[in-house]
Amino acid sequence: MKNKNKNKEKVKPLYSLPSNIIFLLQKSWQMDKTLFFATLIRIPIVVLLPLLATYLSKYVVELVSNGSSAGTLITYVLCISAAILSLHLLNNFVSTKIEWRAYGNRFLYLNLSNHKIMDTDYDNIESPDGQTKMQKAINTLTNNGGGTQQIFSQFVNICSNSIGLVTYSALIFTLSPWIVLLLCGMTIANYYVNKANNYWVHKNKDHWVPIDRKLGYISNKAGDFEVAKDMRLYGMSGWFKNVFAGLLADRMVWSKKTEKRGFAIDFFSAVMTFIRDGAAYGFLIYQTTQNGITAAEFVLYFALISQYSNWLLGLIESYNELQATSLGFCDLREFLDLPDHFNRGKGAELPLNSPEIVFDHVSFSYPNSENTTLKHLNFTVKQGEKIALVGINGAGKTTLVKLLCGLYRPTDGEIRVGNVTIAEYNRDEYYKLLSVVFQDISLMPISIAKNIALCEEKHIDRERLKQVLKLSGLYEKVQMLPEKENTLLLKSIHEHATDLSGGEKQKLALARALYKGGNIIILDEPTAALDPIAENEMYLKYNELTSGATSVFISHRLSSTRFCDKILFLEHGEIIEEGCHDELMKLGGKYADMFNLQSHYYKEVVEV
Ligand SMILES: Nc1ncnc2c1ncn2[C@@H]1O[C@H](COP(=O)(O)OP(=O)(O)OP(=O)(O)O)[C@@H](O)[C@H]1O
Repeated sequence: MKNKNKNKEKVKPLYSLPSNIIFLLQKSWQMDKTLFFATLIRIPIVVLLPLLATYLSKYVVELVSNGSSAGTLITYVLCISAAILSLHLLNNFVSTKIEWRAYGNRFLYLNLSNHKIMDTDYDNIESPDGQTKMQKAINTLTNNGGGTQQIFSQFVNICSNSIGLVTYSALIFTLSPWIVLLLCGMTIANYYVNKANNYWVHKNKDHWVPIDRKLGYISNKAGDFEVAKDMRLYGMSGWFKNVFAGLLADRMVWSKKTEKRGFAIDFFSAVMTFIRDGAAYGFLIYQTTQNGITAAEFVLYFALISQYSNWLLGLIESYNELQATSLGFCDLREFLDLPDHFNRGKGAELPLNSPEIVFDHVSFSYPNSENTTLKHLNFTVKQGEKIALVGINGAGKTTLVKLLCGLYRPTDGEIRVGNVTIAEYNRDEYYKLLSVVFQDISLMPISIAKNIALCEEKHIDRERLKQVLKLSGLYEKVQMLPEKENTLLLKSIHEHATDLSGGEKQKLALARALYKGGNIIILDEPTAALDPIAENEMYLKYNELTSGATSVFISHRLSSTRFCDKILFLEHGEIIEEGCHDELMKLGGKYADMFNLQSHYYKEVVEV
């Protein structure tokens, strides 16, 4: 019983229709004043146009019935026709302006949302929930008929229909208040049916948006050049096809449900219109025969009643459309308003030199996860110290680094860098402290130099670039390219570009981190794709690479940990061993076991 009630519970939108309209008007006032004024100007034009035409017919009949001269008739018709024509031209001009400006307006919102996607706290968009919110916001923006574009004409429609309805109600009221009541009563029934459907769509959107997201993922991956090799060699295409077909079938179930509801509602609306118009016209005919209203009045009321239906239906339709758009807008605003927790305002002073890092009873669980990934971590990395993080897959090494980078906040405890909790730094300033190489490297379709310096061509420090290319071991390769460091990357985008191998990409990522010159260097398996010679060179140069910075080095190759001052051995999110290589070997614990296991094969080769 309880569950039944729960299912019936309406998912109330976070923002009301008036709040969304105010938001829209404020934004369009800030972003495009022409669009704002054009929208307002069009409202009276849309009301005046049919009203003028109605009165033109009425007066023509009246003048003819009164036996007015042809001259008077022609002058009268010409004047009103000229006014109608001018209004038509103005209406076309303004509506075209609104159409194009609203199209541009959509891109302004797209820009806002892209900015949010790129800037918001990492944990806001990494979780499936965050991804769904982001997808819903993007849906509102990418659909041509979608909210940010259509809402201007819908706003004109709802205002003009409301004004038209009030004006026409007042005019018809003079004939009979009952007709007005009848027309209104039928309309209210129609309105509630449509409203229920809009809410049904909003409430159930969460069923199909994740399916759409997965369909999008499968389509993107199917055409992704990076997946093309595995796709062929491991026969993954069958799996892709099956998953796609399954998802599509699930999606079609919801599409069919939506379509059926739409059809039922259209049918109901048509029946209502038929009954309402029939009754109204019957009444008008009765008035003509029994109460003797004049021909001019008949023409006037006939036109008013037939247009009254348009205003009324227009009002319902524009209200429902506006409400549906407003619900889409809720998705966009919900995403834009996602709270960011990292400090964006004035932050603590950044340390000038390599800082000390303290993890003080830090625990962490990923959002919506029941597992504690990091448990009560307590350690200090002194100024300029080099530590290595070691442990089996899934021990929590990358998660620890993500916390240090401020991509996630600890669930418990605090992380201090240079004696200040990292949350107290301004986020963007804090990022300046960090030079990080993650396992997944993102290259852009720009030159190698720009990929490393990540700034405008003219601001690149060429000497520094050369230095980091040499340190990262990429210099010789770059020298062999036709345009050296100015060679473009990504063949899939530029015809004359070059592609780098896995190891070369890793070197480029290292060069990027070194060029940035942060006082904290974090390298997450930076040698995983390097050949033994390149790896050895990197170990030899490690001191030079980190040049006094406090550094964190993650690697599964335990030989690399020898040149670190301290090793933290993680297991299931806990530090179970801590010390330098010799100390841990002497301890004879898990680190020593793992080291001996790895060196076993090398020893065997030497012994043979
Ligand atoms: N976004 C996430 N949401 C939920 N759990 C996650 C997420 N990312 C990682 N995990 C889980 O956290 C645990 C630690 O992952 P982490 O990537 O930190 O391990 P790791 O020690 O770096 O592993 P590896 O050596 O394989 O790189 C794993 O069990 C993983 O499944």
